[in-house]
Amino acid sequence: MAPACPYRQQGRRRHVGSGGDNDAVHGGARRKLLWYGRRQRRVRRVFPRGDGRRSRFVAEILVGECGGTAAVFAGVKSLVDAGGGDGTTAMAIARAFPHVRCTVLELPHVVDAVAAAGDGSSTVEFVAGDMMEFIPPADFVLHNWSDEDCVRILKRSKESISTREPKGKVIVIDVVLGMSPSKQILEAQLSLDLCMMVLFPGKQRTEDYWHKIFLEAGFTRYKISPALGSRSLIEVYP
Ligand SMILES: C[S@@+](CC[C@H](N)C(=O)[O-])C[C@H]1O[C@@H](n2cnc3c(N)ncnc32)[C@H](O)[C@@H]1O
Repeated sequence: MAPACPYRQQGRRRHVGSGGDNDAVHGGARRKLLWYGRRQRRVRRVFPRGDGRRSRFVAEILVGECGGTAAVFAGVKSLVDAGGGDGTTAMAIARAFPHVRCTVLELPHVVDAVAAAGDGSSTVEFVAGDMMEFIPPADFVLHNWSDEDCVRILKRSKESISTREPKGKVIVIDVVLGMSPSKQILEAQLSLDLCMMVLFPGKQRTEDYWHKIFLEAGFTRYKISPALGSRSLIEVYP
C-alpha cells in the first residue's frame, strides 16, 4: 500500500525535502523524499490513463458542442497536442476532422506506457520529446505550468508554427477566470486554481493575465471562445 504523505499529515504538501527544522518535526528529509519518489512513480504509471478520462470529457465537448470548432480547425492541416497524455483529445479531433493530421508530443515514459497499453490509434502519431525544447504546431494545456514555463512553451510553439499564409496559430484549451457561464463553473475553476497551486507551480488565469503571457511570448493577438464548460478555447496568433 502507498505510504501516507508525511506532509499531508501536517497539512503541508508543497516543499518536499525543503530542509531546516521542519525535517526533524516531520520525520526527516529522507523519508519525505522516499515517499515523494514512490508517489511520483505511481503518478507516472497512472497519469496517462487518469488524465485521459478528463480529457475525453473535454474532447467530447470540443468536437461536439463547441459551435465555433469547425471554424477553428478549418484550414488546419496538422496539429500537435503537446503534453497530450494518452492522445484522447488528439484522437477526438482526428475523428471529427479527418483532414487534420494529429500528433501527440509526450514525455518518453508516457509514450512507452501508451504503446504498452496498446490502445493507441493509427489516426494519431505519438512522438517522444520535451516540449520545453521543441514543439511543432500545438494545442496544449498550460494551467499546470508556472508563468515562466508558459512563456517558454509558447515561445517554442511560436518558433514552429507556419509564418507563411495561411499562418499557423496556437490553440490553448484552458480556464479563463472571469469568463464563467455560471456560479458552479466559477467554483470549479477556483477549486482547480487551488489544486494547481498545491500540486504544481501553476494557477488559473484571468484574461488580463493571459494577455500579458501571450505578449511576453511574442504573440500579437488572441481570440477567446468560452464554450468548453469551465475551460475556454483560446486561439493565439503570431
Ligand atoms: C496536465 S497533463 C495534460 C494531458 C492532456 N493534454 C489533457 O488535457 O488531458 C500534462 C501532460 O504534459 C506532459 N508533459 C509534462 N512535461 C512535458 C514535457 N516537457 N514535454 C512533453 N510533455 C510533457 C505530461 O506527461 C502530461 O501528460
